[in-house]
Amino acid sequence: MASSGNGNVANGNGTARNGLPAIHTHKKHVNGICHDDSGPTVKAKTIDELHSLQKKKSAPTTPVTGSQTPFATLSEQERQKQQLQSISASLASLTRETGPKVVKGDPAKKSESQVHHDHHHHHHHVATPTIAVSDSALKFTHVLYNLSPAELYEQAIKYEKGSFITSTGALATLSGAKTGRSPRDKRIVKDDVTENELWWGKGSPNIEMDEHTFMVNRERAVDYLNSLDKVFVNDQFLNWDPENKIKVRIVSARAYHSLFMHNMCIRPTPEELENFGTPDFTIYNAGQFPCNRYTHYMTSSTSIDLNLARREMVILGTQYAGEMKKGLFSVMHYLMPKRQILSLHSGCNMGRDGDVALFFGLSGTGKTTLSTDHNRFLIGDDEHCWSDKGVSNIEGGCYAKCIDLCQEKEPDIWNAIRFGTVLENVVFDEHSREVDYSDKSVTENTRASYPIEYIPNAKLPCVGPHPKNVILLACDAFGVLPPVSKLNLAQTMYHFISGYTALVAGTEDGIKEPTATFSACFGAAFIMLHPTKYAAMLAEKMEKHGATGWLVNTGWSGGRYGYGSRIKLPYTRKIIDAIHSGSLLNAEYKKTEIFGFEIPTEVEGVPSEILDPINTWSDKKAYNETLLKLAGLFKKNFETFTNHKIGKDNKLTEEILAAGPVF
Ligand SMILES: Nc1ncnc2c1ncn2[C@@H]1O[C@H](COP(=O)(O)OP(=O)(O)OP(=O)(O)O)[C@@H](O)[C@H]1O
Ligand SMILES: O=C([O-])CC(=O)C(=O)O
Ligand SMILES: [Ca+2]
Ligand SMILES: [Mn+2]
Repeated sequence: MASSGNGNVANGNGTARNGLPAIHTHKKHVNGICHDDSGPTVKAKTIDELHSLQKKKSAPTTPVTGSQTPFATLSEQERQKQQLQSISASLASLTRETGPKVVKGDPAKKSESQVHHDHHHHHHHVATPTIAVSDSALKFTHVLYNLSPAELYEQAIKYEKGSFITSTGALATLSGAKTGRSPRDKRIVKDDVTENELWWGKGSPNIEMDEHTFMVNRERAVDYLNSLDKVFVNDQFLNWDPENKIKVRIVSARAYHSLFMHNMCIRPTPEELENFGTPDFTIYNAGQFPCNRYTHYMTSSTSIDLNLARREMVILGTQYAGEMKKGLFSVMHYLMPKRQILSLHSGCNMGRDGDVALFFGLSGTGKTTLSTDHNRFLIGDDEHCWSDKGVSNIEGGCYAKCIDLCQEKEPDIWNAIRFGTVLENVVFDEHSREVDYSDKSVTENTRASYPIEYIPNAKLPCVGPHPKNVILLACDAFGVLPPVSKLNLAQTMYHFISGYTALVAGTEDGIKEPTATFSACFGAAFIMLHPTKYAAMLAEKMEKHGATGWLVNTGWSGGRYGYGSRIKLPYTRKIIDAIHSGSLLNAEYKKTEIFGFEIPTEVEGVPSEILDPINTWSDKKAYNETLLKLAGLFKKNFETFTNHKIGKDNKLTEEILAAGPVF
């Protein structure tokens, strides 16, 4: 322990430094020297030595001894060198000959990172090999490689304005000017292959760019990253299915981004990291740096560019971390269907009996809220694969909306917001650091990103058997969709392809018209192939495994937005419980007009009168008009799909077309 320095600094001859006589205490005197023996002293002679004692060197991840021969394993030094070579290759400019000089470690810690320059060895320091060849700069790019959450907290707090520790230990951050994704700035390289494979044109999220422009932006991002003192590099995995795991590398400039991806991707074990090798896909996140609007195709300062042939993604002009997560999801929407695996924008959980449910829905409809269920095992909240073996989560974490988050209604998400969790754009008390989840001052899209194991009943590894229930979520601000409907296969496909929800844009300045959103496969922003490709796969899998489809309205009841109110979360949970338990499957049903939904007459724990929405509207005429209006919007939206065949069997296509609203 350091001395508190209040007057007992003796110089050995009984006189304090300032010349005044030393104050004599009752302590023992040996040879006239006053010893402060109130506790054991440290085993260090200098402050620097003391500091060097504080941090224990992490053990090398491969035991040097063991059954393997010394020739089979690389030396620690050789392994580090290869890792740096791989990172240097990632960061290499493609217009110059060699990669930049990279060195591992924090540039702030000069004594550690530059140890390779001097020839004497510090006793507990493993000399860091460097890559000698470089023409890009004389400086080093310091690489902060797979840092731990604690290290990333320190980096964020020290160097990134707007980073704070909240009262529960989460890292509060700001994502800058962008607090949501920028779908209109997402571009895909159109080449000979993708031209034929991908979905282009009307309704498609894939805005084209050419290879050359991609390279211009890539170079811009790489040069920006190399101009920095340090970059963060994460090597991680996607997909819990061991046979279809994808290795991803994320190069970023902010600790916030590195911690976000640490949480969202699958974290490698030390052994897996050691054998990582070269990544299958690399993200260059230069979000603080804008794209150049003189560059061809650029329509704003933001560009998110995907090159499937190069297996690379470049981010310029947005720091919103969700771009990385959803960019990789797009990649999975391309890679997985090639392997006959269906990628899904859905949450997923499993009951004690192994019954799996998928929760589809657009942003804000309840995937995270409803898949996080205290009575069930969470497989994942947002991105999944459905293969011949069953379901697997693509990610290693969850990304929950936190606007109006309430401990009582969503206890598991509330409790997950602790040390290690990234809290984006929330407002907190400047002294207590208590978060006010109702505050929308920065944005309505406040988010928490946490590792999936922060949810107590997460299913690890995040895989499960074939789904029994497929629940389509819609937040219907028109208030005309029933709280729950049982769907036949054709209806499930119709609503999956439609991908409907209706949210209200601004809740602040008075009542606004709800606007219908149709997003194919409940995630048009992320799909790569034509929607009918995914729909055909879903139909085939649901049929084969006997899954039942449901449509659940998590939106308005008792009138449209401004008149009625959002269906209470406890009621929606009761409905979901009844689906899981199987009790709803055998309930009594009646068929609705127009949409032809099968709606139950009773659900345990839910007032029966709300099950048919007409009962909750006082103005029946207004109800019928609104219902017809919505049905018309569905019809109009579906026109673009009428000419597409689904699957080998044309019969299903006709059935699907007939499964929409009839009026
Ligand atoms: N009846 C209800 N059912 C579900 N969610 C509700 C209900 N009423 C209110 N909510 C709120 O709606 C929001 C649902 O958001 P959630 O995070 O689950 O969206 P998501 O589908 O996961 O979207 P994203 O893909 O953007 O992550 C939560 O804030 C939740 O508290
Ligand atoms: O990607 C995001 O920003 C959040 C999300 O899950 C979605 O919009 O579906
Ligand atoms: Ca979510
Ligand atoms: Mn999502």
